[in-house]
Amino acid sequence: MNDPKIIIALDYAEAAPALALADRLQPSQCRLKVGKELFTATGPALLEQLMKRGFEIFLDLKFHDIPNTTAQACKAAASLGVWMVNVHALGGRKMLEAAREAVANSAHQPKLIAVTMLTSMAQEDLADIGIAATPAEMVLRLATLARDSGLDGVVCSAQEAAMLRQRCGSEFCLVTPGIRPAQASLDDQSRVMTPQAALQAGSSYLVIGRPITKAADPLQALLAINQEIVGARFIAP
Ligand SMILES: O=C(O)c1cc(=O)[nH]c(=O)n1[C@@H]1O[C@H](COP(=O)(O)O)[C@@H](O)[C@H]1O
Repeated sequence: MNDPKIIIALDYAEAAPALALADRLQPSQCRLKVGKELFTATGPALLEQLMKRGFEIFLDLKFHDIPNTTAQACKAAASLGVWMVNVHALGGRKMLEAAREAVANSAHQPKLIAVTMLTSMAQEDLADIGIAATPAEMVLRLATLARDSGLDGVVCSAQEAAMLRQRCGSEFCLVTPGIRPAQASLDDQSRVMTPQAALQAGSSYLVIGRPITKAADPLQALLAINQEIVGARFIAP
């Protein structure tokens, strides 16, 4: 089966623009991400409409709570039939293991991944919350915890992908937001990389929102990025 590398972040306030964009796209070109804003506004009904069109969905709700609450939320998310769900690795080992068990016991089992350190954050943001580690140290620590807790992979910046690909193995799923084509606006992202460089660094999937959704022609923007990454593969450092 074709395995599109781009996951478009449908960061919209309502269903209509999300469905209008989906209607211009093919499931062979990309997967779609529904996050907090759109899911809070529309609920599971929109997921059904997107899945009916053949798209695989990353439900990005970044659960972070006590183990039981997180596990029940993951169970509920799995029952929606989505392709991928996520939690925050900062919730700790017990929470990660509870989430993993909840997904493993579900009839439908989405990929379960953990957010390490948000791509909007830089060294000084870690200092603000009392963490003395560098972003690379922090991401490696949380990714190792996620892997040891049995998760399928992590969300990280592509700047950490090469390190994690070497330390966590070829099967570990590295989902990288903070992707910006050369010359594109960074918006609120901090740790960024271009699409091709991200795949060469070892990313499994690229999460891309505004560079596509805010483009004058989102379909053309997606096609241009897909063209740029044809044949791009991990290049071991
Ligand atoms: O979990 C995520 O998807 C995520 C994690 C992270 O560390 N950084 C990050 O930007 N994201 C999401 O990825 C998308 C990036 O969107 P753009 O910055 O518009 O490309 C947004 O929907 C974010 O919520």
